[in-house]
Amino acid sequence: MRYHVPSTEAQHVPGRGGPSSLARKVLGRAPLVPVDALNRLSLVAEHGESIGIVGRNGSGKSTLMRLISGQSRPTGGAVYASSVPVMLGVNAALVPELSGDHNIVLGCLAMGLTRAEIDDKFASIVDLSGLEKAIHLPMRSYSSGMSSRLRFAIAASVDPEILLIDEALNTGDAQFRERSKERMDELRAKAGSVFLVSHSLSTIKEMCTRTLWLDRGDLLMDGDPESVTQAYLEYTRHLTKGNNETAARLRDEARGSLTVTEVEARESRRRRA
Ligand SMILES: Nc1ncnc2c1ncn2[C@@H]1O[C@H](COP(=O)(O)OP(=O)(O)OP(=O)(O)O)[C@@H](O)[C@H]1O
Repeated sequence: MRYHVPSTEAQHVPGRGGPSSLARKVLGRAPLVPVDALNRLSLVAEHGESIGIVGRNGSGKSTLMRLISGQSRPTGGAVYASSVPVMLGVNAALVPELSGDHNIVLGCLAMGLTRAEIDDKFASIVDLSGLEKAIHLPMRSYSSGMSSRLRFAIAASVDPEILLIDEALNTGDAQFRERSKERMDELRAKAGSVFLVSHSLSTIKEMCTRTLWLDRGDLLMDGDPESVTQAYLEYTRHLTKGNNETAARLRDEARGSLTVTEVEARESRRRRA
């Protein structure tokens, strides 16, 4: 996955020319440079799996989530899903001035639920959010953890077959983590798949059945949460200590032992008459 972003550094580098580069020069805008957020990777997520994604800042975790959810289109390749993946992030639809309960209705409508379905699920959403009386207060008065809980409760109410969660659970307290874990277990039990991006390795170990480690856009490891988080932790510890050679060796070892799953699009067997 490659983004193109304006770079002030590149302003001094001679460009490749062309009309768009000339136009940018005339308009005084910085030239665009490519950023490779995610390199070629291929994987299959099975029903019932809860897949954690770990990696340093800028390693491509959110980009992978945006690709799976359809918010971004891959530069090359494709994402195949058995149903529409739902990203936990009804954020855009929520209004800070409205109370939590009104935002539940708004968020659920934005996700395509009918009024009858919302009425049906309303109590369980309030319950999962754990907001109790605060549900009647405007969302702008919530702490970031309270807002995250409400967002999680709304998003998790649609029973999506494929649920994507980006860091949302980290702000919750211990009680909420317990509740959200229960809900994620329920989703998995309903044969759903969950993708969870988190910097909290304990959250990943608690909630996931499988873990991916991304680094600088490369998939380095894909395996059980215990061994993947352990390897990632060791790698970051060496980096922090400035043992760059050891860190690089660990990175190479991890990448070298990765079993790559090749996914190929099936050719249509239909023939034209
Ligand atoms: N919308 C965007 N436009 C341009 N570049 C982007 C965009 N989003 C991400 N990038 C770049 O892609 C790379 C991967 O970013 P991404 O947000 O996927 O990382 P991440 O692993 O989720 O990081 P973090 O842990 O900090 O959230 C980074 O180099 C980032 O600068």
